[in-house]
Amino acid sequence: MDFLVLLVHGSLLWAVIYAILCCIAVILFWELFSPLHAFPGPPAARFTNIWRAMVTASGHVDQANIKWHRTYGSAVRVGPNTISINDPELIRTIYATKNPWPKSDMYRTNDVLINGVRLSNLFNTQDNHWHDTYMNPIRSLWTMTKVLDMESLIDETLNKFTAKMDVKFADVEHNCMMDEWLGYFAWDVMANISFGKHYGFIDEERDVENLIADSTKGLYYFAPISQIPWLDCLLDKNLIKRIGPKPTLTGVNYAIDVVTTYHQALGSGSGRVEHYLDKYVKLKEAHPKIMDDNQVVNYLMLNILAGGDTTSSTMRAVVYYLSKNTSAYQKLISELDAANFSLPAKWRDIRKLTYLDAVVQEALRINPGIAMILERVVPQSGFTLPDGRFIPGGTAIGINPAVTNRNVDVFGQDADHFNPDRWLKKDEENEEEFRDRCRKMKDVASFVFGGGNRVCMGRNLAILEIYKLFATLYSLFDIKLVNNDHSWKYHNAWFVYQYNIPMTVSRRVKT
Ligand code: HEM
Repeated sequence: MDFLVLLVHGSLLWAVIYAILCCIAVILFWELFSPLHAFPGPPAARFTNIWRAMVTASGHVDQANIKWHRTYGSAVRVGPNTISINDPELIRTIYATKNPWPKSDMYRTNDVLINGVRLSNLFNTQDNHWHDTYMNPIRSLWTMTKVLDMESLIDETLNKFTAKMDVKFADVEHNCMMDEWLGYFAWDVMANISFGKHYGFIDEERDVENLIADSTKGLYYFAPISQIPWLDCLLDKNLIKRIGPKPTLTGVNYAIDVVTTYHQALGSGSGRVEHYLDKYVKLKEAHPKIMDDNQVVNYLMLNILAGGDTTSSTMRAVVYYLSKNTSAYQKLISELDAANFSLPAKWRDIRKLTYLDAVVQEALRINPGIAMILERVVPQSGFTLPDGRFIPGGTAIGINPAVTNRNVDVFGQDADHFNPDRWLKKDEENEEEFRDRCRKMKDVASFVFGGGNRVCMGRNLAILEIYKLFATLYSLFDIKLVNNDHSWKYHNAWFVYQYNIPMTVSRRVKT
């Protein structure tokens, strides 16, 4: 009997060992003849995406990505079928406006499953034709001129925010967790311009209905799982029992509620300026074939989920780095005081402020709000890199803005440091040299908003909001880290979330 058990167990063991050896042999064979074999990269990445997913789950894949490029050069194999690029010249090719390369499967993880039906959106769709059909009606609503129609709505939120800073922190000298408050501000701005009502984060001083927390959970899931997209079919998109957070569901449900309430109230009818929901609903007349309430929800959901965390990430970088850089802080304050504008700051008064611009550009550069590889798929004909290496069609390829933004050829040897002065003319430069250097930096740094046909829809709004916030805030308050040696924590989950930024807020006396 014992002998029989041994025999069965023994053969089972051998079968398992045999199966594992076969798998290893297939993987080795596959790798040896892979057309990407010659591309250098971290050894584990040649064989599996699991490794990259684990690095991503750690929350610092941007740092790893920068290190890989400094070790392995401008084209790094970061997965069996994935190449990361650090060549600013290729931004316009990989992220083209005409004949754009499609987004890779990583974006499918961001689909939402409603009643068993998988729904894509304008941000994540891989179908560029579908994207253009639905983006075309709303593209013109997001130019700076159109976004400026919303300025008074941003001012409403800004007034709420500065009033809270006053009574809750400046008056009573309580420390302010600026990471949370900037999140409340950015999300409430998005709500007010999107449907004319605040979520209530600033008023209630908390994450009402857990909208921010749920959205964050979704991104914490999306970032690592998107590196192994098929895994999402077993987890979130599994039709039997869904496992894990429901990536964009809270946002979609919120948008559905907002549109339903809007119709019940027969439009806003408030006599205030039109918000985006008003504008989207009106599109139904001009585009009856493609516009219905589901599409309005789809559009609105983008505002809800894409606008808050990205913008607040940049805002946190501004307050954090400025507090650590006294000289930059002083230059900004002096510029704001000299400009002597009314508050809340109006775009027309602040848009030409050189140092404010330098600070915002630098915060976006050193801390891109999205800091993972924006993956695309190489067209079937393949692609030859400028150095002659060939990448076959079907390969996932992309650039992480966190990598190109630290490119020393473009930004200089101090590329890892926050230095707004790099955006100013140096004494030894003539005008033409300065213009050239600046254009080069801007071409690369503007990739924080993506590029080509899939460039960020809300970039003008983000810039407007950030400029107005800091021109107003630093005119009114001194804002400093409680302890200047303190370091924030951050977690890069596609959006970069920074935590633990305790600051003091005190009223300023103009110099
Ligand atoms: C500083 C703030 C922001 C940053 C850094 C940022 C960054 C980006 C990036 C990098 C992309 C391209 C993603 C890709 O190619 O996969 C993108 C796309 C997008 N962003 Fe933003 N974004 C910001 C603010 C906003 C705001 C305020 C909105 C609100 C409307 C928004 C809405 C979108 C949408 C809808 C897309 C998809 C566009 C498309 O595929 O056509 N973003 N953003």
